[in-house]
Amino acid sequence: MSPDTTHPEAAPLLDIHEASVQRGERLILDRLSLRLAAGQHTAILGANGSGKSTLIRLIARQLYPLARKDGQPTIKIFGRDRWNVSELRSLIGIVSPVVQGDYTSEESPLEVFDAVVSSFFAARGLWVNHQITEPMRQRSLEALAQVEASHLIGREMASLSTGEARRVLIARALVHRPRALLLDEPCTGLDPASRRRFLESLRQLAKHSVTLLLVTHHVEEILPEIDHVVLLREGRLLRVGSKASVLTGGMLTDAFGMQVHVERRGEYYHASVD
Ligand SMILES: Nc1ncnc2c1ncn2[C@@H]1O[C@H](COP(=O)(O)OP(=O)(O)OP(=O)(O)O)[C@@H](O)[C@H]1O
Repeated sequence: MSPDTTHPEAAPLLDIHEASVQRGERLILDRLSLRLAAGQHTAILGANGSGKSTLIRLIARQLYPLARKDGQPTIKIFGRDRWNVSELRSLIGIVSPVVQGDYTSEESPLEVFDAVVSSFFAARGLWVNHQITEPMRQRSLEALAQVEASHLIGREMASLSTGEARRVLIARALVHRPRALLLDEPCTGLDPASRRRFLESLRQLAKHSVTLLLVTHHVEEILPEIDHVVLLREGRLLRVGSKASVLTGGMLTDAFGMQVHVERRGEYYHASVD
């Protein structure tokens, strides 16, 4: 445990101070500083290669930043710089295409309810030593209902559509009642109607106690409930601020390196290129 004893309820969700990440010879995150308040729904937006996945891996403790010269911690989550990974997972649920690929693999079949309830054991699926209690069973059923995936119980993960499997994995993350959900490209592989339905169900989550961190390169996926946008370019922070201040043609043109036009359509924003 870190000497920092800030109470997690009061501390920012994320506090990154001058994080640099190097892979091989390349600096792929360059002294990035970012502070997100607890409860602040946020979209992290940037072009391919801008550093979004690297940032997620940093938050998920799958990558470590270069040590700072002053020896101070570079990244604090809910006020702490040291976390046991499974404890962290119960506070921030992470759903990404990589996680989805693992859970839908045909080589290792997994039934939907087992995929969700096994989250209590930080395992992929159930083993003989896992004793499911009634509260675990109830919570798993509730989480599946929350993402409208109860009807999928009994199906193999590998047989689900992309959108169905993603809902199940969100339910798996929700069983712990996490304070935040980090969703990496959550609409990948969804057709326009499925995407809209999926976004609407994310809105329900955003309205009910889970802070959303949505990582995307599509402006159209930024939910009305998200009003804070982090714009990345080439491993650096280009801009952070309200949706109205960041989602402008000028800003996105800078971020994507091509003329981008932005317009508001109802509660969503829409971007197009020439
Ligand atoms: N293991 C690695 N070795 C060298 N370079 C890497 C490595 N991983 C990522 N990079 C580089 O770091 C940069 C940022 O990559 P990252 O995957 O974080 O971007 P991204 O914004 O998530 O991109 P995308 O939208 O395409 O998923 C890219 O230029 C990428 O080529």
